[in-house]
Amino acid sequence: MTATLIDGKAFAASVRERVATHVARIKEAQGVTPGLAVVLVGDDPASEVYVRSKGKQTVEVGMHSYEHKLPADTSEADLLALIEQLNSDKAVHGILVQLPLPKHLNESLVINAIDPAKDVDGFHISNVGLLGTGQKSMVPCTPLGCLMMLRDHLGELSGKTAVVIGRSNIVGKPMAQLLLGDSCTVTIAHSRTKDLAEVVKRADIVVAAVGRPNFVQGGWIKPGATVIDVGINRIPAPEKGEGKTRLVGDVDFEAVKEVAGAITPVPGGVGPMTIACLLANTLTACCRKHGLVEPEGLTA
Ligand SMILES: Nc1nc(=O)c2c([nH]1)NC[C@@H]1CN(c3ccc(C(=O)N[C@@H](CCC(=O)O)C(=O)O)cc3)C=[N+]21
Repeated sequence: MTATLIDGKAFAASVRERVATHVARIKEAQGVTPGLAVVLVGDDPASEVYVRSKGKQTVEVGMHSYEHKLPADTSEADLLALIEQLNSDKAVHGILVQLPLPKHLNESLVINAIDPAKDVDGFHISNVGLLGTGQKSMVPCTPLGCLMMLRDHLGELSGKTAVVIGRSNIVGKPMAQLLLGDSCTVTIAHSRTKDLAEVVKRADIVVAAVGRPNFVQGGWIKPGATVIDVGINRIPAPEKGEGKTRLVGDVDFEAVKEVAGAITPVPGGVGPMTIACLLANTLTACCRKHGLVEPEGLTA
């Protein structure tokens, strides 16, 4: 048996289209244009690629994009001053500070300086608490994208057994909260989990977010399960030529696709959905700010 491919790239395009339609409507009716500010500290080449891609897609859906590139040795005070300025800027509805930050900067201090209403990453402690208690919040983009794909593919998630592999604050923990919110029976597995294969084998839904290339094995998967691969690992690809690399997920795709009912590819799965959800969150933040009706199907 070969699993159905969940096409994150196509799904992300449809999310962006819905965002664009809603943006056009509120521009026309209320004269409001959502704005997203992205802050990048330092010059990590991979981060620059994502930031450029975010900026381009932001403009494509009709929103304003503001990019702030700061040198790697920016002081905490200067970064906090910029966030303060963006917090009070009426044209800015969403603020994203690209992570990881250089080591001399206190990440949680910086994130918690963002106005929670503009925290389109959903990393602010207020949003984490709101999500954990089932209240309206800004939801982290990657887990939100995974949830949208799961709802679209499976319809009802209620009563399903879900195993999230990975306990990070940006993916594993919020993913588990969202699945719980949709009435799944949720297990969070991690590097210290005993009999990981047995635990994963029980799952109707597997979300892999461990950051280890090809980690999840075919033999761990319950036949017919839905597998979401959050991993983005760049590994050497000598078959493509010397010094070349390729992207792989946290799931051994070739083996797992023979057992699973459905699976997301890497690239072209969760990654594009993450950026689409960032745009969706920016629109949602803008609608909440101005008391406008929120787009349907684009929030948790
Ligand atoms: N505050 C913050 N929020 C983030 O959301 C955030 C961040 N910091 N730091 C970096 C990571 C990384 N990230 C990705 C987004 C899209 C793709 C994506 O679209 N990937 C393509 C492949 C792109 C390629 O070929 O390199 C895919 O999976 O198909 C990947 C990675 C968001 N991040």
